[in-house]
Amino acid sequence: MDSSAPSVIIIGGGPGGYEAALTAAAAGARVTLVEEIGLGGASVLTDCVPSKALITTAEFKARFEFAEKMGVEFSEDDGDPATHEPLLEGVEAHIDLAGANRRVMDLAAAQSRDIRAALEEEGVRVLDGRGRLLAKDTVEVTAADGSTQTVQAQTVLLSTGASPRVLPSAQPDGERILTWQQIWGLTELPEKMIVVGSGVTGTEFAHAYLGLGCEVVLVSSRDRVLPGEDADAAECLEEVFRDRGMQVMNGSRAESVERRGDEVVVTLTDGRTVTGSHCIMAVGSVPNTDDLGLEEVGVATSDSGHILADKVSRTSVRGIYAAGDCTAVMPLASVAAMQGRIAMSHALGEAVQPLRLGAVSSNIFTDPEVATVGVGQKELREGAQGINEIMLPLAPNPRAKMRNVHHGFVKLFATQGADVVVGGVVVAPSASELIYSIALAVQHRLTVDQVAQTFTVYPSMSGSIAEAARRLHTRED
Ligand SMILES: Cc1cc2nc3c(=O)[nH]c(=O)nc-3n(C[C@H](O)[C@H](O)[C@H](O)COP(=O)(O)OP(=O)(O)OC[C@H]3O[C@@H](n4cnc5c(N)ncnc54)[C@H](O)[C@@H]3O)c2cc1C
Ligand SMILES: NC(=O)c1ccc[n+]([C@@H]2O[C@H](COP(=O)([O-])OP(=O)(O)OC[C@H]3O[C@@H](n4cnc5c(N)ncnc54)[C@H](O)[C@@H]3O)[C@@H](O)[C@H]2O)c1
Repeated sequence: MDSSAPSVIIIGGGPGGYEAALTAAAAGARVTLVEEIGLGGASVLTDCVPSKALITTAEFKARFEFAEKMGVEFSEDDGDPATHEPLLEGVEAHIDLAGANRRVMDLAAAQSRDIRAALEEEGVRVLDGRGRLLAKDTVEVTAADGSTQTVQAQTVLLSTGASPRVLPSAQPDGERILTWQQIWGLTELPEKMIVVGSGVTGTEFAHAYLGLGCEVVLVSSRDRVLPGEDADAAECLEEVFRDRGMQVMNGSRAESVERRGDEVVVTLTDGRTVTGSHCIMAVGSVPNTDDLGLEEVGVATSDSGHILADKVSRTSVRGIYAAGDCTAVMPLASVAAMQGRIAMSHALGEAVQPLRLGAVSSNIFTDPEVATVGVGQKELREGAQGINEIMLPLAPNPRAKMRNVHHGFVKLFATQGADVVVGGVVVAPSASELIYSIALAVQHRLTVDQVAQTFTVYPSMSGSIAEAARRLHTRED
């Protein structure tokens, strides 16, 4: 490695950190990455990847239970179709949670190994340990055995992520009162899971455990689930949850959670109590910015402890950048990765496009999924003017009928006059895939006509996106 090449040190090996490391190494920099728990970060090891893998198991189970209604029978093949005895009539599938969690953790570990291999192939030096700023260009790394070393670099990237918020009156015990990072060791399916918090995290885990076969109570402090999301999408999901037997308790703030033998008792602020066998606390996150040396070096943070970073990921200290959940920008793996790449391009003098949050797409992995991109109800509520909106239910879509989809819709937002697509919501199975066509339209400022005139497959769910665009064009308002 050329010793005159620019040097970079990155603290934190989640999507923000490892994507930055790959970008910087590809640009010819000498890169050191310091990571404490494992490459891939919380995203790969405990949060994003494991939660989606567990949800996939729950959804797989649902398919077996639904098979009969779709006309599928399972039988022993004795060669004579007339005498086949259905084996699984009225079947109920059961979950081996130990096996499911093992698969999830194996998958996460494999992805972490892949990331290490990719980094090493690019020549990134990985140091296992905890990093702390000693000066604007110096990081002290403490290994698990307590030994320390210092590393100097011209550029520093902080990408230390965030951790589950813990309420003082609801201390996780790791057995029955759990943060979402502690559930992966469960070996038996909880009888009754109480999920506290109905943001995206709580909603996804409530969906997952309901699908796995638990009784689920979702304790939501707000007047509906997913308070930050499209209200129609949240209402649709809440209806589906209730239809499937979930108890959704809106307007219910947890005051405390305590363990009583084999039970957990959640006491609400109005005095009511909810009893279950287990409880997941999903009441938000706090940035991992304590004890990073920020104050000593002068890196500015918000009152919540998030590092203040601009659209090219610069902090208040020249040469120090920040990316991901430790900043106050959208807490998504995709955004963390983009912030990390932008930081490195900026630091190394490459062409750089500032972060554009208007075209970020995201998805809530429930059934149906809820995917959004760009301008939405929130922006309209906050006073965005001159936007037309259309909502098209999916039920009449022929592909939806075949797939037995009764819930869900497509929503498009476009500017009045110019008819440029600026946002969309899809509530449907595989909405995470369907949203990409709307994201392309938003990113490249396509008009509703351009979307409407693009061929879609017949029959397909994406036909509803083109149809929504067609109808949005012909609206008078
Ligand atoms: C349950 C859940 C599900 C999610 N699902 C999705 C999803 O489906 N899609 C999506 O886009 N986003 C999802 N997110 C959000 C996503 O996980 C985060 O936005 C993403 O992890 C942020 O990446 P990051 O690199 O900032 O931090 P992290 O992934 O948290 O990585 C930070 C790393 O830094 C390390 N670290 C911290 N301090 C130090 C230190 N001093 N020295 C060395 N190492 C340190 C940590 O050990 C950690 O490994 C989900 C979040 C949760 C909680
Ligand atoms: N699929 C995904 O992409 C995905 C999944 C999970 C998280 N995330 C990211 O993480 C972000 C944060 O989501 P989150 O759900 O972890 O946190 P959040 O802060 O958005 O939600 C926490 C919820 O808990 C509620 N709450 C707080 N205290 C409570 C109490 N005592 N009793 C009952 N409810 C209480 C809050 O009102 C809030 O609605 C999301 O906005 C998203 O960007 C993404």
